[in-house]
Amino acid sequence: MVKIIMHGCNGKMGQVITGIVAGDPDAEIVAGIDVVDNRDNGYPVFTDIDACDVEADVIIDFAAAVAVDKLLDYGVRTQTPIVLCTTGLSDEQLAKVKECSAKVAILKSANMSLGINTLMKLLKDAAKVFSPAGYDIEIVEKHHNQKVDAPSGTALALADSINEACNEQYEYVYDRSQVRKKRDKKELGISAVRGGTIVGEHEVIFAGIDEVIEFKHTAYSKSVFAKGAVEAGKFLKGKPAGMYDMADVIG
Ligand SMILES: NC(=O)c1ccc[n+]([C@@H]2O[C@H](COP(=O)([O-])OP(=O)(O)OC[C@H]3O[C@@H](n4cnc5c(N)ncnc54)[C@H](O)[C@@H]3O)[C@@H](O)[C@H]2O)c1
Ligand SMILES: O=C(O)C1=N[C@H](C(=O)O)CCC1
Repeated sequence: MVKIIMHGCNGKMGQVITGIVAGDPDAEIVAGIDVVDNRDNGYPVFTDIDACDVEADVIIDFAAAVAVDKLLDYGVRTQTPIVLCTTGLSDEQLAKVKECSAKVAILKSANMSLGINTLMKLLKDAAKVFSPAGYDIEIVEKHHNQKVDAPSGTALALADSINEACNEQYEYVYDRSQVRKKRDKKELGISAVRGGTIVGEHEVIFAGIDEVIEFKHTAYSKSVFAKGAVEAGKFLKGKPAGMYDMADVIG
């Protein structure tokens, strides 16, 4: 049995996870944290994380970047491992995540789905073939109109996978509107689309002369992220300080 504190419990992801855990005999949400306290979840909700006095094995986080600094401090102070799923963190926050992982276990992943985490591995192999052959690489992501960060954390993580396999030779380009010159070979373009209720789409395009290879992942519901986050929580219970990712969970 893993005891969970759900950070961002009254948001979209927090509510999907609340539903999934309710049907899981091996997991229990013992407390929630959210600045909005507008529903009965069947567990206590704290509007300030520092007021939470409930002990847990792990914190699952789907909240907002602005909440991450206090979350990290809480995890270190109470020695509670953190599954960190919020995206759009600043460079300073990413540095703080690394620093805190020396003191408590942190599993950070911009996308908890099996599909995206498998795609990251496949892209490394593809990039090693298509990059030396001179193919241009572009990523297009699409999400719902409530998303605040752009590009998505997943698009950046996919780009990082490719760049790592290619000796970090690519520079990410997010906007070509002010540039009047041809595309450089060392650019990796990342474009974001926002609209309606799109759960999450990511396309990675390798465009060569007279042929195009596309990898596409579509999430049809938020459950794919929620299930992965609960599995990550079970994995992280009792783990020593350090940085972990979904590859550690999936194997
Ligand atoms: N890693 C993944 O697989 C994955 C999947 C989906 C979403 N996300 C990310 O998770 C985050 C949340 O997504 P969502 O769709 O549930 O958003 P949401 O806006 O529906 O929910 C966020 C919740 O966090 C709460 N919150 C905001 N500030 C807070 C604070 N200071 N302290 C405590 N709670 C606070 C809000 O009140 C809200 O209830 C986003 O960053 C999103 O990109 C990651
Ligand atoms: O709905 C969101 O917001 C999502 N955010 C993550 C990201 O930024 O990559 C994962 C997909 C859904």
